[in-house]
Amino acid sequence: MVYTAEFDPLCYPGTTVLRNLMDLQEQEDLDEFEVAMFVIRSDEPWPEGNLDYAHYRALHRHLFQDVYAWAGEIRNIRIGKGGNWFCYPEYIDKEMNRIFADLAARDHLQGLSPVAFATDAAHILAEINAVHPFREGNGRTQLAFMTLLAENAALPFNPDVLERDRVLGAMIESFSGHETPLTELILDIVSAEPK
Ligand SMILES: Nc1ncnc2c1ncn2[C@@H]1O[C@H](COP(=O)(O)OP(=O)(O)OP(=O)(O)O)[C@@H](O)[C@H]1O
Repeated sequence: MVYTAEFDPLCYPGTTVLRNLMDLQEQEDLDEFEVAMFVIRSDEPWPEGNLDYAHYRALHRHLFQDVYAWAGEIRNIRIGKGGNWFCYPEYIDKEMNRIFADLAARDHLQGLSPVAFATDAAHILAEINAVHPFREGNGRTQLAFMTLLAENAALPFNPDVLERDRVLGAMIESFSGHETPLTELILDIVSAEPK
């Protein structure tokens, strides 16, 4: 996705194409490579962890290790999308530590009904999205982490529900504090059969 960052040293000069390990300088080529490597890495065993901030970064590192030298590292530039600015980089660690402390305090959402899980998971996901810790790959890391949370809570994960416009719409709504569409989306995901 193209960001509204004005000048980004992580990009090739004069472009919005992120420098990458393959040195692909056309966005189309980079997109293709990124998707291909993401699919391959997704199929491998994911890093072990405690569903904490370190685990979250390790997940991003694993999924994007072939594409970006900074995979797993937080960004140091201000970014936004569609007029929404995400957390300023100097506060990312503090915010992520707060969110993951909250998740741990909720016992990582174990032992909840699907509705309660969906409500809490939507809130956590909305907060992580508002922080947007990485320069790229946030959406895919969010969803990967959601599968781990569902698995840990012994709930099913139905990826058929993940229709792009619906996910995007729910995430954008959540940015303004309206978490109901995201809650409903997650409820559909963790319901054994689509509603
Ligand atoms: N205007 C917006 N306000 C808030 N969140 C947004 C907005 N536009 C997109 N998002 C969210 O940002 C995330 C995408 O971030 P990013 O581009 O870093 O991830 P990605 O994995 O590279 O892309 P994608 O999720 O599109 O494959 C998604 O969760 C998306 O829903």
